[in-house]
Amino acid sequence: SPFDYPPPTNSSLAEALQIEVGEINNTSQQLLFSTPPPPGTIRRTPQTIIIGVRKGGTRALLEMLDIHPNIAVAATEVHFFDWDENYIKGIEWYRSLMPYSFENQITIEKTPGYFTSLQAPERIHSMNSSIKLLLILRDPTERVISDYTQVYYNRLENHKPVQPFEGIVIKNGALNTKYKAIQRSLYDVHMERWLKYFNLNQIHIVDGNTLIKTPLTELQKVERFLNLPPRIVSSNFYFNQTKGFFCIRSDGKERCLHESKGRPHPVVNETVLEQLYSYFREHNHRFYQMVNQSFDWH
Ligand SMILES: Nc1ncnc2c1ncn2[C@@H]1O[C@H](COP(=O)(O)OS(=O)(=O)O)[C@@H](OP(=O)(O)O)[C@H]1O
Repeated sequence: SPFDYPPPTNSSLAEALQIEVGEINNTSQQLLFSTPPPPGTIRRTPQTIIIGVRKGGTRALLEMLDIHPNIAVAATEVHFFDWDENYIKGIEWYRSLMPYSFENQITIEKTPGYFTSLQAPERIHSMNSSIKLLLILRDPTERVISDYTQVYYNRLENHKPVQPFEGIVIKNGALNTKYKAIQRSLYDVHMERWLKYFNLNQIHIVDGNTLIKTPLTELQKVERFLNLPPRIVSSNFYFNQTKGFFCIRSDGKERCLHESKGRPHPVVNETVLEQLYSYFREHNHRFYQMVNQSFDWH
């Protein structure tokens, strides 16, 4: 284990890994205490991967796709292709973390870090060069603020000092373009790497903003992309006023995403917002050209 004794708390682990507390499910416990698999099922490597982007709405997309009877989803973020310490464990280790599935089901995992990882495109390509990839994106500036908000709450939970957004994003009066959260929002830079290995028609881009407002529209597009029969319907969603987001109704159960999803963002200084918008503008246009599609980002 890379951690010292005593074992880390979920919140310190979340901070160290820069992920959500809600993303830490105990995979090893699931493996140890799982009920026997339904007859006729096996664990399969995914035929589809949600590669990111971090804070794009990857959890919502995965949970909503899980409504579909022909989809089997991996419970946890696997980080196989982006973390060397996992990648060296080999493909059988990866497969062991996938859910049991029937032959007519598509296995899907989501690890938001893949999109910005230098190695993931090549590694995924070498596993399955004809794989279908899902990429969920949102306005790059909103994504930066969401990324900051996640780290902010992780630090608060760990009693670590926090800085206002503007203090991190602006250094010596200029935009701190080295800030990791800004780097992760350079969609054109990351996409270029994926397009070295995959055809554009293998990558379906989900509009994260639309997924928030009208989830069904985006999910129907994904069903078509994956050649699945249309099974997700409007009654699978209901708007929860308290949460301010759509929640899921499926198999007679209702569930919303973890409280760490859809947290209020800080109010950001207008000038700083404008600086971010104008920094991303050129990158966004380059991205639109690359994917032959445009989005209503600032
Ligand atoms: N239905 C529903 N409920 C709650 N949240 C929703 C939903 N649909 C999309 N989202 C948006 O998902 C954002 C979190 O994105 P990710 O799951 O990709 O984050 S992570 O990278 O896995 O940490 C999260 O970002 P924040 O609003 O910044 O918390 C949400 O805006």
